[in-house]
Amino acid sequence: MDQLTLREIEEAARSRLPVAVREFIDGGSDRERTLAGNLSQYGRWGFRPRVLVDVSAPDLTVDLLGSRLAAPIGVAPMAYHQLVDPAGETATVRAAGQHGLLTVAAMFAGRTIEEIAVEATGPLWLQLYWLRGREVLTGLVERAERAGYQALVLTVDAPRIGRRLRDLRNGFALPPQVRAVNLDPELMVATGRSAAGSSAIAEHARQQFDTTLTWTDVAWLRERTSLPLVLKGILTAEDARLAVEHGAAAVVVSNHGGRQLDGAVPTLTALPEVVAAVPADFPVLLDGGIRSGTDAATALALGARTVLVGRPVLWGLAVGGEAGAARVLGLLQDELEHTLALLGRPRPGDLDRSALADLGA
Ligand SMILES: Cc1cc2nc3c(=O)[nH]c(=O)nc-3n(C[C@H](O)[C@H](O)[C@H](O)COP(=O)(O)O)c2cc1C
Ligand SMILES: CC(C)CC(=O)C(=O)O
Repeated sequence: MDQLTLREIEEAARSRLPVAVREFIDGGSDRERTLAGNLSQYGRWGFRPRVLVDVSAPDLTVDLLGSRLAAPIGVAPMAYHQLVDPAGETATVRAAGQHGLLTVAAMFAGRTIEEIAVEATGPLWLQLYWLRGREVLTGLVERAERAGYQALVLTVDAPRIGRRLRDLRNGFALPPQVRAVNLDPELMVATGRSAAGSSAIAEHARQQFDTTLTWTDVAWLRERTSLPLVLKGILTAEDARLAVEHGAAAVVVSNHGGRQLDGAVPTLTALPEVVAAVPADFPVLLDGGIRSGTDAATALALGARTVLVGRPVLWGLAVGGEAGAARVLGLLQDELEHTLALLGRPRPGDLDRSALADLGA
């Protein structure tokens, strides 16, 4: 692979994927304002480099919920990696492991939780949606504990699926070879039914997602697992405080890659208020729009402990399978290391708001 940036890998992926799959991956909801905002907000910040600092040995390692990451970068949970590569999630987790980076496997993976865990050489967390019927959730939690996952990530921004117009226009449904194998097939039937003008994914969520969830349920889940519980989809100081109060071990500042509430604030905009609302040692992660090491450095300087990357990993997987996903993650890691060296802040812990100048909107 000779691509030098994630942008080039995105271009290469474009021609390899059927239109409906590409649009499912790349799309956002409604007018895609949040999707665009996630990307553009990085441009609001300039760097304030410090000079004559010894940068001969930058060290990107970070500790997160009991695991050591080679760099503060991870793979965001994404459903159905087999849409772009037959090996699917096992290829992705191996790619992240090559670089010592975190993988958050999705509940709607096409490979079993156990198959993914066997291939993991880096830290591994499991993302969950709360389906109707608590036994589905508790069953997955027990399996995750047995398989050696190190944390659970409950996605809280999707009581229903955003209006993703591209999927509606394409009548998006899963092809027969792609299924969420960790769940009873009966619960997943709707994901394979295409119908003009509707999205099978959205219809499935309408049937199966529990929309009654509240903070009480978070506390209930927390009591039933020994694993740290991370809440993904927090965008406000109010909810960050509630997350701490209800026993979350970390939060992910996320708007689901602009796929849920359109018009929701860009994640980089929400990050400072969330960081300010939680105790200093409480980990705040961020995802959304990270497309380079400079983006990652900006988010870290605004208080993110680790950033998660979504779509670019699928682009890499589409272009070159495990090697392609590894290329994406390796590029990001190298770019981040390079950025920290030239910034005169050779460790993630050296980054704070003083590394940034606000260039205005
Ligand atoms: C194709 C696709 C599938 C996704 N599936 C899930 C999922 O199953 N669970 C979840 O919590 N988030 C899911 N997300 C959201 C990502 O975890 C993440 O929040 C988002 O992609 C980050 O933005 P980025 O793609 O700009 O990096 C998905 C995103 C994409 C693009
Ligand atoms: C199958 C979907 C619910 C996965 C998802 O979260 C997404 O597409 O954003």
